[in-house]
Amino acid sequence: MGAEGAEKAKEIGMKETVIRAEDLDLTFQTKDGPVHALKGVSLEIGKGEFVSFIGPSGCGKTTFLRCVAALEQPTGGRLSVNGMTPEEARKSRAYGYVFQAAGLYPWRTIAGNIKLPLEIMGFSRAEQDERVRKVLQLVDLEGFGGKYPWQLSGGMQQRASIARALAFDAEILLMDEPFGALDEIVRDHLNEQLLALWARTGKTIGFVTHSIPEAVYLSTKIVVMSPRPGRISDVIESPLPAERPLEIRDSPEFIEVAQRVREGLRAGHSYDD
Ligand SMILES: Nc1ncnc2c1ncn2[C@@H]1O[C@H](COP(=O)(O)OP(=O)(O)OP(=O)(O)O)[C@@H](O)[C@H]1O
Repeated sequence: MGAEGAEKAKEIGMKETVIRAEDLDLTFQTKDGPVHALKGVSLEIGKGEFVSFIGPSGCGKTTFLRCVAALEQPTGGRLSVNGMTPEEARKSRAYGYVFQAAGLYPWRTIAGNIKLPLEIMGFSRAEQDERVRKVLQLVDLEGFGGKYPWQLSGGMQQRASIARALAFDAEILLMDEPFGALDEIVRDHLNEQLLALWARTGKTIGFVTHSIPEAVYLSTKIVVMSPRPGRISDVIESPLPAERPLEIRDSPEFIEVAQRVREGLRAGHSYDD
């Protein structure tokens, strides 16, 4: 959407589309034959939405995120990010990416890890320091910049990796199962913190998870996917309020959405293979 279109969208209360996929296909050619990772995936993600992707292993969640990040090339359909091709969006630093494992360099301090992309992008020393300070504050890790990754717990390392993705202030944050390896208590805490961070920054977030409660708790929109080939089986607009204490998980509205996700997963799953 151009500047004029964006203005008009704002006027009539519409969300500006940030990610648009139309009939997206991706087939990997492997030595065992083709693997249809994505088939006919169409989806719109508006500015400031928190969109979770949930589905069984191998349904193409990561592949979709990687297409948005221009790390994979779709074999069919159209995909735009901020009105550009994914490749152009990557060059304009439209997104930060948080991987399943924190992926911090052990020989660099936390601040050093966060600075790495900033160094590559050529930010001045002073600007790097200022950004590190700001993002460490955003993820509640003030005072830990001088520590090495091994001196931090798993949850703190994952927060540091979120800080690194936030450091160049991209409008979109792509997160691939960032809390999958953490225990439930830590995960609950990080979910709360992530929601607070999202509310504070207004970022658009694409978030891959295997957990129904996590998807329902975090999202404004839940995309349920099914495997072989990877398709969207349901898109749920969350009726939950923006303000979400953890106890909301016991509310009838929450349970109802979780139930619909579960049904979507069941409907899309073939138990024969
Ligand atoms: N580079 C690749 N070459 C060949 N096949 C691939 C490649 N990347 C992914 N696949 C296949 O594409 C399908 C989708 O994979 P993807 O990693 O996107 O699934 P996922 O839903 O993210 O799974 P998980 O929940 O286990 O992370 C799988 O069958 C996977 O084996």
